[in-house]
Amino acid sequence: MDMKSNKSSPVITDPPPLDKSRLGIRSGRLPYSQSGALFSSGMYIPLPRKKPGKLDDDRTNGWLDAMKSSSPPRKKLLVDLSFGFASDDTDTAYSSWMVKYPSALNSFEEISNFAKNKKVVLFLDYDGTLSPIVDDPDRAFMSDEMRSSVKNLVKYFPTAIISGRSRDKVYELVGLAELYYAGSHGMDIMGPMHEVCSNFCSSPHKQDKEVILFQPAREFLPMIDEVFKTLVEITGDIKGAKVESHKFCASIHYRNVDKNNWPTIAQCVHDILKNYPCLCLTHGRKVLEVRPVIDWNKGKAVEFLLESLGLRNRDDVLPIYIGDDKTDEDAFRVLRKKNRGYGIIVSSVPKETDAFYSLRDPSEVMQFLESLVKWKEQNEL
Ligand SMILES: O=P(O)(O)OC[C@H]1O[C@H](O[C@H]2O[C@H](CO)[C@@H](O)[C@H](O)[C@H]2O)[C@H](O)[C@@H](O)[C@@H]1O
Repeated sequence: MDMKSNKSSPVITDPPPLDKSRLGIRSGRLPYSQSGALFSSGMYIPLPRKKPGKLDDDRTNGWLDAMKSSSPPRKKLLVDLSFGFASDDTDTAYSSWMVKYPSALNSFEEISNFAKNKKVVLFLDYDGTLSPIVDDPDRAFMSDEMRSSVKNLVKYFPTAIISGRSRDKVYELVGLAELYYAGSHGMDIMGPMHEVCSNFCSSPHKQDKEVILFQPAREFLPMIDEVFKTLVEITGDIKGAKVESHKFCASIHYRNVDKNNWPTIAQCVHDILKNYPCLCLTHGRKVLEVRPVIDWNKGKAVEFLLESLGLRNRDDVLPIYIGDDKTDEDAFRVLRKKNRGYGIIVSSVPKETDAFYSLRDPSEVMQFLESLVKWKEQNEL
């Protein structure tokens, strides 16, 4: 494993090795090298069991800043994004922002014209995209209407759900066997359970009933599990804090934690992570996420899936990725590079993004998916 130290954390450029036989993966299916030195279990470091103290360095303060900015007040957003005015008029600011990131609904004709004679592939984030953001992560259900829209979509377009949640959890929430699922921010990829439908005709794997699986962070499982258990223990006394295990990563939610206790959360996570140089922290919507520092993210998962479907780097393929969170930006960047496809950000407030288009909320996402199906049905006649 090639580890490069940067200022804040080491970066591992090769994913750890994978036991392909145990996963039932044929090597021909794997576009990325999975070679690399074995991740040593001897790297596990004893954990601090002490209760968190005072914020003790710049890094923790940096996290705290990121936590505070994970949902800035609307007024602050307007000023920060420098639209030339600091206004309370969120509609005006949103309209200005939409000049740069037009509504994918209003631009549907433009999108469908570009998609003509191309194979459209859909990548969908889950939380905040297919389901509305709610206080309790265990109750982030998608509506039956959304589920049936996604089910219709899959009849015509190869579709993958790419989520920060564990693959099992997101599969349970979505409940559709005919999709690809990439859980743990793309670190756990699974293909449709049954024979692929006719949309996958161009794939050399047509008729293949084998489930594609890719788990580049498999060697980190015991470490993540250990850290998850410690996080549960150490945050147990912080009212509102919730720790979730996502198999290859762990989340610490602070949405329901009093703001005065946010520094304690940051300190807890810092105390633990400083002993694990192979793990790093990313930020989501009122959530801190601990994950292996392998060079893998939602963007890489998109590339992997396109390659697996035989659809990567093809002029006749149009990938569309819809997501709402910072972790989705990796995928937006992959698509923006060389104009490979369209990223669509789901946001009702202006945000810095590498997406091309925008949608306000999950209900607009549903309308967009339905428009794609309608367009396809009309073009099939
Ligand atoms: O990649 P995603 O599918 O968007 O998953 C990202 C995180 O989503 C969940 O948390 C977010 O949604 C919750 C339910 O609406 C909300 O309570 C929380 O504040 C949000 O951060 C999930 O619970 C996280 O573990 C995922 O990492």
